[in-house]
Amino acid sequence: MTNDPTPSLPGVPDSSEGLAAWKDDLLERYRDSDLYTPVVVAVDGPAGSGKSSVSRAAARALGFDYQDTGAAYRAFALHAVQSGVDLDDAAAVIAALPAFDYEIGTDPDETFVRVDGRDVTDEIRTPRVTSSVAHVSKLPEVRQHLVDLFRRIIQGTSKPGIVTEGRDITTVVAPDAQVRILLTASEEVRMARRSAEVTGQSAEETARQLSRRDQQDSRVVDFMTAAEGVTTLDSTHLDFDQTVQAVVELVRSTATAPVANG
Ligand SMILES: Nc1ncnc2c1ncn2[C@@H]1O[C@H](COP(=O)(O)OP(=O)(O)OP(=O)(O)O)[C@@H](O)[C@H]1O
Ligand SMILES: Nc1ccn([C@@H]2O[C@H](COP(=O)(O)O)[C@@H](O)[C@H]2O)c(=O)n1
Repeated sequence: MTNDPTPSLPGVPDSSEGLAAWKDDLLERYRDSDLYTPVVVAVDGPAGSGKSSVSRAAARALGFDYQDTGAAYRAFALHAVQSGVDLDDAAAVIAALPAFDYEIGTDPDETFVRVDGRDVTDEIRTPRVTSSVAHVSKLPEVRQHLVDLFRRIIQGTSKPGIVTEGRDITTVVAPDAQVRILLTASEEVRMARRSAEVTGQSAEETARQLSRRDQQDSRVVDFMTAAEGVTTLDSTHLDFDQTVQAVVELVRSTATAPVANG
């Protein structure tokens, strides 16, 4: 990181190849300067709205990092259970926080989740973990611990920007994010999308679980109403690619820092 906030800039080349290299060099210089402020994109929404898949794809298109904050709540619930904690014992759950050794891969093409160095990327998506997360995500002490972690990960990105998705990103984790989006869809469409990807249980059971989780989550965070300055993106009648493109265009039209033409 240089101390000179205004790096001297080379002359603009006249060839397209030279221009591409010049742009990359400029981005590197900018990234090394004290002026570097990555574009922060905050995405919230209810279960099955497409936050994770759309945010990851948009981050990939933009050349940004991607952070799935739900993975941390899931991983902590798994850590607590595997540590023998009674999830109904709030004090015991909170006491499990200091030993929670969590890592997440923020490259949208290489996402992973590790607890104590062990890969739990798939395990945190099991119905057993999904049904236990609310026990930990409702505790203010757990939320504050993880909010601090999410902010460190946002500040630590080396990419031109980072897309972070969850329930309280636009309101608590990153209320000053340059781009803030509430991604939603009708409950019927969200249930249908989730049912299309969940196997081993009926569509009715999947719908019940999704509705129950939204009810539990909405007692802790209001992620169904866009706060001031948050753009609502309703994907009920948009396909996946259209939704991703809508996010990318929102970032490109709003962000003030250089954004790659990915
Ligand atoms: N606009 C869309 N059109 C069609 N399918 C979509 C759209 N957006 C997302 N999907 C699909 O819906 C399913 C749920 O998406 P995703 O897991 O990203 O939702 P989510 O909001 O992260 O859910 P949760 O909060 O429960 O993790 C995925 O199979 C995804 O590919
Ligand atoms: N910012 C967040 C993100 C998630 N949660 C809780 O975690 C659960 C799992 O989240 P997914 O996005 O993986 O479905 C979710 O149901 C919430 O209970 C949260 O509280 N805040």
